[in-house]
Amino acid sequence: MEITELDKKFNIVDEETPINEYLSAHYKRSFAHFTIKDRLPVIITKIIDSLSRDKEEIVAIYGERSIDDLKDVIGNISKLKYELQTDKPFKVLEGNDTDQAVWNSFIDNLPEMKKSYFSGIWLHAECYLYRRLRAIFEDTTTLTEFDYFRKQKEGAFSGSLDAFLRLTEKFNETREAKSKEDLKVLFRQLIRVNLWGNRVDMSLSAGVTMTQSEDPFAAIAKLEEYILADDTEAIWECISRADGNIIVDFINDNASYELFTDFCLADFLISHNLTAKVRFHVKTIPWFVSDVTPVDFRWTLDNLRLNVNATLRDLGRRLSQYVETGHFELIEDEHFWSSPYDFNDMEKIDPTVYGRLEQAHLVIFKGDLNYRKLLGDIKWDPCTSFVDAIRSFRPTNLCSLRTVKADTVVGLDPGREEGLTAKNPKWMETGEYGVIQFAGK
Ligand SMILES: O=P(O)(O)OC[C@H]1O[C@](O)(CO)[C@@H](O)[C@@H]1O
Repeated sequence: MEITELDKKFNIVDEETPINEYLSAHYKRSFAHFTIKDRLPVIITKIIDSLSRDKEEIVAIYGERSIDDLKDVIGNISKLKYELQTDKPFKVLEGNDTDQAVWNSFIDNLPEMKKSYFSGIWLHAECYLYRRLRAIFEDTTTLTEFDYFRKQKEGAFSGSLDAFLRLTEKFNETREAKSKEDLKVLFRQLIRVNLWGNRVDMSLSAGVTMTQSEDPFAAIAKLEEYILADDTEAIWECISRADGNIIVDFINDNASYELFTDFCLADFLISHNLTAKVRFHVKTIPWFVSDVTPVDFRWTLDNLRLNVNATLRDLGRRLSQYVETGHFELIEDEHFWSSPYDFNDMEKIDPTVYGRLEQAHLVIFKGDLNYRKLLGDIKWDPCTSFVDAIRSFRPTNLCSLRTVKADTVVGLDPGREEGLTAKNPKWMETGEYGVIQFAGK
């Protein structure tokens, strides 16, 4: 790869991320570099385009006064894109949002050498960008509640309806499963459906709407060889050996299809009395394009409950009832998930969230970003064990269901990474492969 004038200016080195270093756009041959240089500018441009395209619709909902806000927002997003592309240092946030003090002290405490998009840790740079986007809307009079990714998320929901139906029909057939062996087989399938649900992510596709069109069950068998680490057995033991009077937490990731698969797994746990309560921890702000917000969570349940299809309607009613009876709980006030901190810092930075996770018997971390936060955004030797890589973070039993969309992974057998790299050097950036990993308390 060639080092350009711009690379020299931003101090980029023509290398892959070395083992044991933080992921960073500083390394030209890394996915972090590609993300900061190419993916994020595309995502930002798409927001600007959608605001211009949907202007009339937005004004019809948010009123005439939003015309001026829209102009300001578009101007400020363009400035943010310029800051990103010219590697400007991170600025403190303005405004009065609840998480502002945490963010600003984080920014203040960063070493100067690591305080910009190309020099900083990838996790920090990417989270900062999404938080700055939110700050731009927060600063308006009329658009504080506007979710600039909602249309994509709703489009993904509608495009996945066939897959929802197939999944629901399949699980309806098995609702009578009684023996522990039957339940175990079903659990194994559901874990896989849930894992592959994480492939449908619109930040990886740079904001292009992604849907699930293939039959999710037909896909399971075909995809078995793409699972690189599989602790399904340990997760099943963890749940099935408990007395049913337990809490299971999801740290949710994407809305639409992935959220639907989260609901399927949660429905299974509740309806077979394996779990007394399932809690869903979602983002407080629009995040990484397709992440679930409280509005998305409620919107999804409402759309299922009121669906024209009777099978989906029945499911929607049952799930909504779980919310009413307290079997499902939406946790919607945790800013920690849209902070830049890795999970090893959680106990110190946000003891309330940490304390809540301690109440659960099992926490299921969904997706790639949560995985990066579990691993501290470090490029581990891929043969490092998952338990070692998550370091001292252990509020309770925890597991991760993640399709590999960033160039760090752990828990692989010796030689596996080399074999995959020989086939495709970019295999960690495609979301084709997955890991199911567990760490007991
Ligand atoms: O929705 P997920 O699985 O957290 O993935 C989010 C995206 O964020 C990243 O972690 C960084 O952009 C990617 O690797 C992935 O495309």
